[in-house]
Amino acid sequence: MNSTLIEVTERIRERSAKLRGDYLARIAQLNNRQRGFERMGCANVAHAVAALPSNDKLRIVAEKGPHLGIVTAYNDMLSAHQPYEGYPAQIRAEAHRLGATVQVAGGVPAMCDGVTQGLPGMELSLFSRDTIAMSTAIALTHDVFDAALLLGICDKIVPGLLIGALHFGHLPCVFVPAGPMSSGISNSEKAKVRELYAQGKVGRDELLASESAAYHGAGTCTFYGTANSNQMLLEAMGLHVPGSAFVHPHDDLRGALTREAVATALNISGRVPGHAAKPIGQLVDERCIVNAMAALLATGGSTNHLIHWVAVARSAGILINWTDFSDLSAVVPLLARVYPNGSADVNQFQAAGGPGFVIRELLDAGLMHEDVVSVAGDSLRPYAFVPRAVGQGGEVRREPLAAESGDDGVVRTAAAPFSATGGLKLLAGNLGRAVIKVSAVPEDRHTIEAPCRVFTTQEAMLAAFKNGELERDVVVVVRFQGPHANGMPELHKLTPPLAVVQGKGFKVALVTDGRMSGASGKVPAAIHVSPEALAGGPLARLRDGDVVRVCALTGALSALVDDAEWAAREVAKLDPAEADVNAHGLGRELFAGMRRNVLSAEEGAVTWL
Ligand SMILES: O=C(O)C(=O)C[C@H](O)[C@H](O)COP(=O)(O)O
Ligand code: SF4
Repeated sequence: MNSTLIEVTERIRERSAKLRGDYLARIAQLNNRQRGFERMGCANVAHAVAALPSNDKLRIVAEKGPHLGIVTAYNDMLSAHQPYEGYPAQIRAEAHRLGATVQVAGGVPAMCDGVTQGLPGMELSLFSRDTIAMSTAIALTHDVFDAALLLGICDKIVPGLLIGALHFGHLPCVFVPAGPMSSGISNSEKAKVRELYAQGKVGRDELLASESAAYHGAGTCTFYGTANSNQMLLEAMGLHVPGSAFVHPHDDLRGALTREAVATALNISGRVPGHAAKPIGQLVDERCIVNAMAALLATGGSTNHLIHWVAVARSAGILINWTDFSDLSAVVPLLARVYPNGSADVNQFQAAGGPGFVIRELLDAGLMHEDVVSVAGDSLRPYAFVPRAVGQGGEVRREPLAAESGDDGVVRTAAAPFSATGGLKLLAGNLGRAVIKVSAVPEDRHTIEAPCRVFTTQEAMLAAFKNGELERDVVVVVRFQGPHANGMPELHKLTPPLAVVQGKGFKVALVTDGRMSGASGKVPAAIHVSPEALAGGPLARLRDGDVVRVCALTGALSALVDDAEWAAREVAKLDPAEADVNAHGLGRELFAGMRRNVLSAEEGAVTWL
């Protein structure tokens, strides 16, 4: 095992000992209770089963058979979640075939970040994560289930479902994915048309045609953003049935994988003789979290996980921070190049070896813990296999992965990686702590030092670009975008104009207390700057023209201003009219409490503590 992996795991274990111990004690207490239907009053039971067909009632009340709950994030707005519409019926049929019963415990909301990107709705996106966690709790608090099936894929939905489920850590859970969209035009072609549009060289019709050729059907978008990073991490945590992440929604294998998820949920429910219960709160331990971190780094995954997985770990009584990510990044090699970290999409990643190839390489290199509990067994090794076909009996037939990559330009071995490190760097200096992902940034842009232009809104920055004010070496600062200010939106719409400035040969970087999308990447961006400007963070001391240094090599994030002058500066404030814009309209009023209570990005932007 790699010594840094061991050291980081141990320091996480030590730091979390008290919190994790209390968490596990609560799980044990909940596990010592009678089953839900036996424990509740008759009225509670009657209400719970009232609408079930009589043979289900018989199985539950008389035969005391195993009972599964579904928490579903189905809606028609996310192309990735649209396939879930028919899942409850599929799951119910398989559960009946296996002698069990199922109920949809509840639905959770799901926002498509692609629909809200650059619009006011994006200011609810981060908070939708904890709203989903609370909705998961509302579903599971019916408390009659022996295990749960969690249907969610996209950006804030998997973290929200996982945070919610971990607050029912006594319950065995299996995530059930639905798979990616087939490939449309390449992400690079899509990005090129966006840059042409940003320069006024193509019109809206051409841009719409290009976007529609990229996003053209059901399934997850094919870039390696937050949604597909979620899928990779769930495989690495052993919370999917092995290899289920990137099989298409309408592939025969998809139905077999969903049926296998039902059987797996029953097997880990503790209600099948010879199969021990696997409560999610025990399965997700320090090693499981470190395995997820390693998988994120090895694949150049979404920077959003530097926020979400801190909150996920916290939900299991485990404390992780950006230094843990940064230290692991120094030893975990980059094994995959999937857009924005390369030109391939997630379908090409799957064809080249996919999550199983990356997991096999990290296990063999001692960069993942193998002896962990997973829903598929007491090891992560089953996740180094890939589903290939459906057998005669409808079962999933898996094969071991080839030793060599199916495409050396997309996924590589640990012996010959794309780079020796994971491309994620912690930055610190007189502007605060931040993170930068350089796996998608050209080598000659890893250090940027230039005069800054300071904005408080995306719109102001886009207007300055349109007026030609950014045609120079420039560090673009967009502040007052933190969780307290306006819900820490993704500023992904700034990528095309900044890429145009970079493409003209200028040295450009973005510095913000906001977030970027997992699909962002080619422009160096110091993001999640903490403490945020609205909380009096140092970004609020910056003025137009200050020289700012962003260096992914040394980890520096600094304003090159005389110390005495810097200390004496007034902290800029949002004027009330500006602050008011983010507080009202399109439901933002309902999230004022979350804006007030939210913790910093490095603390996972947790809103429930
Ligand atoms: O994966 C993530 O982190 C995302 O949030 C992706 C966002 O949904 C983008 O908005 C969708 O990509 P674009 O079509 O480039 O806007
Ligand atoms: S990957 Fe992002 S843009 Fe695509 S459906 Fe999911 S949330 Fe929407």
